[in-house]
Amino acid sequence: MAIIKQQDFIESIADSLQYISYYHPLDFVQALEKAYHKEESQAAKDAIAQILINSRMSATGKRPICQDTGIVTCFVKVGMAVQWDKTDMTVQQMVDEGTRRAYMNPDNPLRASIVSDPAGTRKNTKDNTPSVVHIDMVEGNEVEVMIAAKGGGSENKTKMVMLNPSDSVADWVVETLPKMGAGWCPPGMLGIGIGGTAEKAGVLAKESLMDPVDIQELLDRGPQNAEEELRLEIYERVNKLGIGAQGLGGLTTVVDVKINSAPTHAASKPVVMIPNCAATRHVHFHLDGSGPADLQPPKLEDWPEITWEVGESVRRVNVDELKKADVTEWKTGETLLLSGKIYTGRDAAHKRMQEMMANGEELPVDLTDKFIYYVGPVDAIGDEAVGPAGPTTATRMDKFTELMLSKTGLIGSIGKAERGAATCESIKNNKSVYLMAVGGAAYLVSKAIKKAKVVAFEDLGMEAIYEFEVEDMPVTVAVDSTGESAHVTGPAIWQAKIEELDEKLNA
Ligand SMILES: O=C(O)C[C@H](O)C(=O)O
Repeated sequence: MAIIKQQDFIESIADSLQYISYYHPLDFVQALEKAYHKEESQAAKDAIAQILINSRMSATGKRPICQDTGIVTCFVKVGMAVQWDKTDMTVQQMVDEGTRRAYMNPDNPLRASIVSDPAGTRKNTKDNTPSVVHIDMVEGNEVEVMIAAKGGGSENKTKMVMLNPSDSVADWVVETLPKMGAGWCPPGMLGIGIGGTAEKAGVLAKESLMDPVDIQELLDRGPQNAEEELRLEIYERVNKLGIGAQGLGGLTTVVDVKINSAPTHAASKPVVMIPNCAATRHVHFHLDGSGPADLQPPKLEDWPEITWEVGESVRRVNVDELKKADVTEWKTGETLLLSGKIYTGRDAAHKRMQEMMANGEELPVDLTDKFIYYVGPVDAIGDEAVGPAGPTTATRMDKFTELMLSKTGLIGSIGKAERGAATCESIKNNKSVYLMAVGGAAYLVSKAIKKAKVVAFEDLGMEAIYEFEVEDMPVTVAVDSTGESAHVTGPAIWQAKIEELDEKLNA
């Protein structure tokens, strides 16, 4: 019988969350490197390059890969023969204590993203608890833990369906994925749960994402059962959609497809699909009573030495001197280097500004001729101006965009992923522009931020309005003042190119 010490368990949770905040799993890095070399779409290749450079920087600097340090999701399998040295904390409480310690670690504080009362006040709990814990009692005398820090952008794109027993799961995935947009930060993985009941399929899908990337092995050895055949079919068909890195159009949308299944009712075929973003973060450990988990740092030599230079045609923009009319010269796909002062604001700040405007109150910041960057940064340490500060999904701000553009004098916005058709129209009508930074390259992006201070809504924590002073911040025009969207044209072009390549191959 193994006696597991409460403190060993808590310490292992805390250490693993710190570990995954800055170390991408090596199998994922290798899959991205392969995608980088294979990629023919320049926009997608540039995005993958930034994600890989960011990954190496995070591993070296021990700072988060992404500003969204996730919601802690933990699978704990407790052997029936295990005893705990103390019984005054539940497994949930122990995971929460480890989470608290990891997220409040002064050497590498992680962003507190969890809000309580989700249907009401949505108040930040300040220590990223509670975590989501799934406990299984299993055979044996050890405790097995699979722990992930799941980003909100990818979690938001989860889809669920109750198919008819004879329906094709692959058809449903291929039909659904393009409607999910790019807020899940491809390239990443798809976790698919099939069977059980509705809620069981969700847990199966999430657990499948804890497995390492191994599609290449499957391709090499060939499928041996229906699930493996389905994995390959979905992997091939999804990558032919041409969605590509960050939804800009390209050859790699997913680096793997995972499937977990369970027996189900004869009348049902529940399916849940959960995407995992480019900031894939998870680790797996066992405790047998001999001490806390021993998480070895990976070898930095295993990270590819990829460089990325902005092209010669890059446009340098001093945003402090910019006037609204200037942005009409910028064209979709163009790379810009921004310098000067920008404001930040995301979901909660937009909601509050909308309420203030409705009440006839003056906004706390003058947005005239300014850009707003949709971001919730990690707190700074040492001499950093700010911690990792990559873009959040702009699509969530669509509902506020017409108001912001027409009523505040705002020039434009910076975020990640696509804008909806009505928002592109609004950008066009207001002669505005939407710029994108690479989601999942948060530490790299933060290096362009030279000064940061909170200027309004401090009570909103990471969702407060900051003033950032940026120098050469690389962004791409994703919607120009004619309303043309890179997220519409890019995937359409690459889907057609992939079809053409296929036709040639099969001729
Ligand atoms: O919360 C964030 O910073 C980003 C979020 O994960 C998103 O992808 O939209």
